[in-house]
Amino acid sequence: MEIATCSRMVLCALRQQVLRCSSHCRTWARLLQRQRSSCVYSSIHGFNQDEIKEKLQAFHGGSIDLLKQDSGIAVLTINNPSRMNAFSGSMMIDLEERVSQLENWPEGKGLIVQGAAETFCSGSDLNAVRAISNQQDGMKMCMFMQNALTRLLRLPLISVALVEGRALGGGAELTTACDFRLMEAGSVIQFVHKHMGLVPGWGGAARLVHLVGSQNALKLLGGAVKVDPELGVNIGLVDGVLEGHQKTEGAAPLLQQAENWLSRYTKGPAPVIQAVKKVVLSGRELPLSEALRTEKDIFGTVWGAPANLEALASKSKHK
Ligand SMILES: CCC(=O)SCCNC(=O)CCNC(=O)[C@H](O)C(C)(C)COP(=O)(O)OP(=O)(O)OC[C@H]1O[C@@H](n2cnc3c(N)ncnc32)[C@H](O)[C@@H]1OP(=O)(O)O
Repeated sequence: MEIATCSRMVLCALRQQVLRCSSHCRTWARLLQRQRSSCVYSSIHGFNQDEIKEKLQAFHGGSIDLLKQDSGIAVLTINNPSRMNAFSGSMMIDLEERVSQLENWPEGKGLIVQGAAETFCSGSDLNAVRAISNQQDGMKMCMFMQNALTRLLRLPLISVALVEGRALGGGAELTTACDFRLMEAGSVIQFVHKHMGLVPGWGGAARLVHLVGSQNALKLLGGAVKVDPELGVNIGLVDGVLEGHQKTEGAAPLLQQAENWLSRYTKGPAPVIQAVKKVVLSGRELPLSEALRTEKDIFGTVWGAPANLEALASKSKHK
């Protein structure tokens, strides 16, 4: 082969390699951008994620487990039963990683957040809280958890917190980072922060005001009120009450009941369900003009897409 031909082939291969790399880089940049835009704090707010991760890692125990199912419904389990599912530092890191996995799940439609061993979550691990009770570390942990829970709420999945037993302190805050809350009969959600000389810091107060209004939020936080399912439904915090399967003979396991409840909203193709969540999210979070423009963009992703064309071809009637 001539030297000129050979060098042309090498150059061509190199160019293709560069193009492949830059396309990868663009994809990564888009992913990073998407992840960053879901966060509340970044380096411009003096937040250094790696630094706080290193601190949190020292307080280990328990795990956050993720099960992605073929149905498109994932189950996220807060798993630290010997401490009533309190959040250790390593579990906070786990949570952030599981949220990243869910952000990159094109087939996903729904998410159930539950606690292990028949209780939801007793908030942050008091041993870790004592060890990082200085102001600086407290602020960093607060920013880390606000980022993780904001990203959880902004997932393009319809999410539900399945509350069994107790959801206390940070556990109560976690329930507000889901789209819906289901409570087992006999369970309790309680913002106990005031009793700990605290206020919510994982974004739970801001989300609670959106969910139940400022009057009710003030009552729940100011009185550290024990919210049972009846009160939860009355004030609009809770979307459904499930039968305790251990107390009610013949009742389905709680997780099954929660999946059945959620499935009415996750029926259909993933891109459509994700688009539904995104338009609601933009309406919830953005000023009207911006929400309208975002809605137009999201509409553009489903208009003329396979599910839309299939529905048009089938001449469906909505009786
Ligand atoms: C973001 C701000 C926050 O989240 S501040 C944290 C707010 N949470 C709390 O203060 C919860 C304190 N814990 C309690 O009130 C009780 O332990 C509750 C959850 C009601 C359970 O009571 P009870 O059924 O009698 O069990 P118990 O007290 O014997 O607990 C079993 C073991 O679990 C532990 N545990 C419980 N909660 C936490 C926690 N948040 N952090 C660390 N450990 C916790 C208990 O200490 C107890 O452990 P052990 O068996 O004594 O070794």
